[in-house]
Amino acid sequence: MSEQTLSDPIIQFSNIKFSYDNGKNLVLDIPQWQVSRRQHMFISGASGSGKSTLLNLLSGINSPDSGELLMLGQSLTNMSGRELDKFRAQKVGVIFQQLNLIPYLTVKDNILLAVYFATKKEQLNIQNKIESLTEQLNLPLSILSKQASELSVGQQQRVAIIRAMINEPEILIADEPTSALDAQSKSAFLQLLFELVNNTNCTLLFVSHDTSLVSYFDSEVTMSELNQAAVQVQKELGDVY
Ligand SMILES: Nc1ncnc2c1ncn2[C@@H]1O[C@H](COP(=O)(O)OP(=O)(O)OP(=O)(O)O)[C@@H](O)[C@H]1O
Repeated sequence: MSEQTLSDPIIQFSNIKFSYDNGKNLVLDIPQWQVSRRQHMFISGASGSGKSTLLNLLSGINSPDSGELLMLGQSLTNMSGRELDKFRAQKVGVIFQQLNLIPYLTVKDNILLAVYFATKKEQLNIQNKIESLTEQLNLPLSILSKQASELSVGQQQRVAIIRAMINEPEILIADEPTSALDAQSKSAFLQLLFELVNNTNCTLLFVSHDTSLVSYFDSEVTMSELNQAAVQVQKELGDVY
């Protein structure tokens, strides 16, 4: 395969289909989709239109039934399970709606777990890297030795950003990460997120129902534009939308 150049798309979907229940419930049917490097994309869509399922394909939780998914020019469909896990742990950072911090581990161990999945070994200068990100996110260093269960929601969200960014991913995926925040905290969260994403030239895909956030992003796509299966759901539900 030829080397990817900076102007090549970082994500490419061709004829991707994904269904639940052994093919009975087609949820994604995406003929074509491309995301450029360093794009900050806002993905919106009605409840049930497949947003989380789409992110799960990108983060490796699910694999497509058919079609081709290229990430950084590499075909994910041709990789073994182990190659895929490592590729994703190194290249893709994820912030989930529920944040998914392990409550009984310290903040530092929550972050180190992400490092371990990406490299399976200690990284040089990891302590410096963790401390630098902690400071960039305006958190005190003392938080690193606290248990995740002791943190406020706002602190947990910032730790979730650190964990997603610690391996310097090329793509950051965020699924409704601001849903539990008030307007002021939302704006502070997004400012910190964008500062970090811009400093590291990371591509950002951000899913939310909250269309008031769209002005932070340089591009937007709705699931009905992207996903033929979502168009079908909307037709069936008619006036609900
Ligand atoms: N694990 C699963 N097993 C079976 N069906 C599922 C599963 N997860 C989601 N679905 C179905 O797939 C469809 C899309 O769900 P998905 O969660 O991707 O939508 P969404 O756009 O993220 O919705 P929301 O905005 O409500 O979170 C829905 O009809 C849902 O019921």
